[in-house]
Amino acid sequence: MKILTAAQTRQLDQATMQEQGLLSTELMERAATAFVQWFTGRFTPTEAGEILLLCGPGNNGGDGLSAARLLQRAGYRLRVALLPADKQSADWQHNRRLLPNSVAVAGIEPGRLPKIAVDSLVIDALFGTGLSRPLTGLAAKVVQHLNQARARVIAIDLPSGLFADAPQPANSAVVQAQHTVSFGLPKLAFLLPQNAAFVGEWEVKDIGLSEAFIAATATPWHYTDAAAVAGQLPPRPKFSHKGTFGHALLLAGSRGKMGAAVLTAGACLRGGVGLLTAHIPGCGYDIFQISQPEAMCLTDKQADFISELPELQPYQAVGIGPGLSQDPASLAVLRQLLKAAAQPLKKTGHLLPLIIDADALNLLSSHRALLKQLPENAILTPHPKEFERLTEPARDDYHRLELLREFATQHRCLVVLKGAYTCLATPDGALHFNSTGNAGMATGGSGDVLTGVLLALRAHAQLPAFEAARLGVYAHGRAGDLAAAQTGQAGLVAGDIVRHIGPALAEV
Ligand SMILES: NC(=O)C1=CN([C@@H]2O[C@H](COP(=O)(O)OP(=O)(O)OC[C@H]3O[C@@H](n4cnc5c(N)ncnc54)[C@H](OP(=O)(O)O)[C@@H]3O)[C@@H](O)[C@H]2O)[C@H](O)CC1
Ligand SMILES: [K+]
Repeated sequence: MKILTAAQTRQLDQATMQEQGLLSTELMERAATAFVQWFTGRFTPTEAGEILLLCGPGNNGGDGLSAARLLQRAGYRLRVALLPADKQSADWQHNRRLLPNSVAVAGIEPGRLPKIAVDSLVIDALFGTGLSRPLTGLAAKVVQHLNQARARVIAIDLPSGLFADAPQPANSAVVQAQHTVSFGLPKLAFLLPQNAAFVGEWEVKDIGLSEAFIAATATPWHYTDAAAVAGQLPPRPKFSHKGTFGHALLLAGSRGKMGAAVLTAGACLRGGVGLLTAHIPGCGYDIFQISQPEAMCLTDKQADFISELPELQPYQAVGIGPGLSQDPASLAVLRQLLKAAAQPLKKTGHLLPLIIDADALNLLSSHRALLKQLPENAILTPHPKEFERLTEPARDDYHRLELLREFATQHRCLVVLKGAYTCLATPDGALHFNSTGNAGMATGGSGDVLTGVLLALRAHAQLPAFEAARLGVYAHGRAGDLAAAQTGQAGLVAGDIVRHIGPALAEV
């Protein structure tokens, strides 16, 4: 699914009306109907009590007025508070005229802000994608008044005061909604941690916007939903054998961190790899062989960390980093690996696919000259702190996305920035936000599991780097969701994610 800017969203409205021969009021009615369907599915008239609708002067306010009429007809009690403005949009005026007199309407005045009881329901239809500057004056005052009231706030399309696609200055007035019900496509703002307190839980309702316009519109931002990865996992042909699905090499583990190697290996096996060999320090031999009997195991001459790079010829993909340690000997292994991976494989003529995680990333940050040696399409899987060590501290989440795009394009690699909406950056400058996963996955070892899944998918000759990375990230999150359905989020551990990778991949 694409994510568009606010300006592109306005063009999308126009294109939809032209394509479908719709009046703008008809499109507004679709939006209001979608909102009301969501609302009535959530709250009965009794639960809702007297709803306050805060209404701005543009089409977001127009959506609100239309929704007020539909809600009243469905038996809800409402009062509407209008933000004064020099002019209101034509569709606003149309819906104002249609609002029955039985709905109480009052203008907001500086000295007379609407009364808002604790826990009462408020619908925020002040501003949406047409916000052109931060809120000031009376609008800002209304928003602050609302945020202080501790009401249950539901925003139409966007929490008012929030830009859809850009940061707002610090301390701007922005509505803190519990729910945001948006139309058509997700907004970039929904996916960034800094906006979580404003957006709350969000949903996007389909209002039949022009598919042709969306397909023809260029954007760097994408949202990976089930449809994006459907059918992407290559089938397992009847006459396949373990060689068909690749042989992966994992370089992981050190004293006290053998669990990372075990989890990564487990995830790689559940990710469908044909064969897995792990190269681990001597101290981990029993631990690893007992916990992962399906994998083969090479032990390093060092007991506590890895100091040797095995012969790479048998492998179709290499993963390095989980639990690795940052010992200089392990740095030397990383150097050798990058050097070896710079030459195309004799068998296929392709570069050896690499997955680089955890301590291998930290080694890259402390030896940045090595970044120049990353083979094209290597996959790096940093969390935000690891990413900032590779680049620079980000001013905010939008700046971090800029840094992410720059990094992936400059180094011709794929970067999986882990988080609530894990963001995959590709060498062509695209950013793909993942839709699966939950806060239960913020637990030790979860990242190791991701590396294992990615390693399995990269070892598979039929999956190009981008498709493998996007599918791996999606399946990892989905496995976490399936696991959390059984364990609850608090009870979730990384091993639970491993156990659900099979079912998650089977779904796609
Ligand atoms: N496809 C869809 O998603 C549909 C969306 N709909 C709804 O329409 C809004 C967008 O409506 P629009 O009229 O473009 O914009 P807003 O309602 O958000 O606000 C525009 C008015 O607000 C003024 N404005 C802007 N910023 C400020 C500010 N900081 N302070 C005060 N006033 C402000 C603006 O005035 P200008 O001076 O900037 O011209 C306008 O008067 C979208 O979010 C959906 O809710 C459609 O209903 C259907 C399809
Ligand atoms: K709004």
